[in-house]
Amino acid sequence: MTFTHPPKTPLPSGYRLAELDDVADREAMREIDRWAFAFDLDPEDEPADVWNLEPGRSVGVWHDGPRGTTLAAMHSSYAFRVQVPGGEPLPAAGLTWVGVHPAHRRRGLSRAMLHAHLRRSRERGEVLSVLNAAESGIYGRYGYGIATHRVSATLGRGAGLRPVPGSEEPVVELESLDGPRHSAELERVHGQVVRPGWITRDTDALRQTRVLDWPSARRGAERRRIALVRDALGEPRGYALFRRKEKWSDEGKPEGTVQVHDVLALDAPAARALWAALLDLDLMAAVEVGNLAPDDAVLGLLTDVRGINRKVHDDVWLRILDLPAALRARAYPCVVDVVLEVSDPLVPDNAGRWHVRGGPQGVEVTRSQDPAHLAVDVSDLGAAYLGGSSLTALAAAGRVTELVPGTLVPAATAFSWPVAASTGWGF
Ligand SMILES: CC(=O)SCCNC(=O)CCNC(=O)[C@H](O)C(C)(C)COP(=O)(O)OP(=O)(O)OC[C@H]1O[C@@H](n2cnc3c(N)ncnc32)[C@H](O)[C@@H]1OP(=O)(O)O
Repeated sequence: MTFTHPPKTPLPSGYRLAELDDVADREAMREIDRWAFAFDLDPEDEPADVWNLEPGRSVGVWHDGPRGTTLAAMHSSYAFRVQVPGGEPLPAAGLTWVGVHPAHRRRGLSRAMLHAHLRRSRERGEVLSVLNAAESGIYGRYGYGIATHRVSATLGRGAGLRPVPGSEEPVVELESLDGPRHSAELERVHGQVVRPGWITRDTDALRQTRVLDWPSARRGAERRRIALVRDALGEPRGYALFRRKEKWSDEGKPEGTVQVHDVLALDAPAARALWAALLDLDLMAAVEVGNLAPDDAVLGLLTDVRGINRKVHDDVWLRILDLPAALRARAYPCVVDVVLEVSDPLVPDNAGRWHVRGGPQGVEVTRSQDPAHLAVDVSDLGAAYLGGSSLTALAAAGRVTELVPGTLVPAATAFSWPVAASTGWGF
């Protein structure tokens, strides 16, 4: 099937859109990335670098100028599978590396690339597209909404944890991170998480990227360490990747920080054992973590929640590419019977009136002539899709309109999910 929407977007004269060759164009792609994101690879980082883009999924804009042809912009995507509430993981295009050389910005290059991305992803049969946004103002116009959140927190050394039966059993191993050795165990734990928005890392390159230890990223801290929790049978049940950074006060008191990059536990005893270890490292005054799920176990383990400084951030933005397939693929915790009036200027196949009817055993999603109960833009439906934002909260902000009184709360209940949506890693 070839999709005609979004339509091909005209570029200014001298620019043309083309698929990029993963090998021949690699250096030009790296150069765009460096220009767009304002960084340079430190020579000491070069040996650690891993190319994790997937062949056939990068598209750029070439510019024919007075000094020849140069790459002016690029983007790529990963072939992800994203967990949806109660269902099988869905094929999703993980948009990444969207970059325009500063000399070519604000000429519509990014818009042309995003339209191509939506068209190509739909042609590949991808039902969703997901991304981490560099800035929050960019992607709403393309139909993306904030679908998962992450929590950052600072916990004081020795913060009290509630007792959990069985938490004396797991063993916490503290080691220097050894990518090749630890990667498989990390993925074994990561792959067992059942949570809307969770994305498995299905290529070796993505798995390797997660355990990279960029020398330049240490900034005076130690190399990356791992705390690996094993149960009585030796099975990994949780892990934290972290570094410690030493600091001493003028009075000579230790004020070091534990910087946790990734932390995950599969059950309560493992979570308690892991956090007890992280919160009791000598010479450290605080533990900083940046990517907790909004309902992470540590928030319930703390005896004093006021002891932490916590912030909620947008994490993954989601775009529904194939509305009936997406709505059929997720589970609903109760009966649902709602007619949605969906606006989607870029993908008219999604737009219009849809009747979602069924319950926990499955739903039918059909075109409807009946009066609509709720009106919603596809970006806000994307925000609600994983249960990470409620339809009631979106309605309170004027983003969902209740056209028939009394229909909002039942629909919001059906679109909710008991486990918070979270992705847990950036891509
Ligand atoms: C998933 C990811 O990879 S996120 C990474 C995004 N990349 C970056 O932030 C790197 C630095 N920035 C860039 O490379 C570029 O400036 C981009 C990609 C953000 C924008 O590219 P451009 O080619 O300049 O955008 P383009 O000219 O197509 O603009 C399209 C629309 O987006 C708007 N826009 C562009 N950049 C931004 C921004 N940073 N914030 C809000 N709106 C923006 C434009 O105003 C325009 O709006 P309109 O629809 O009302 O006309």
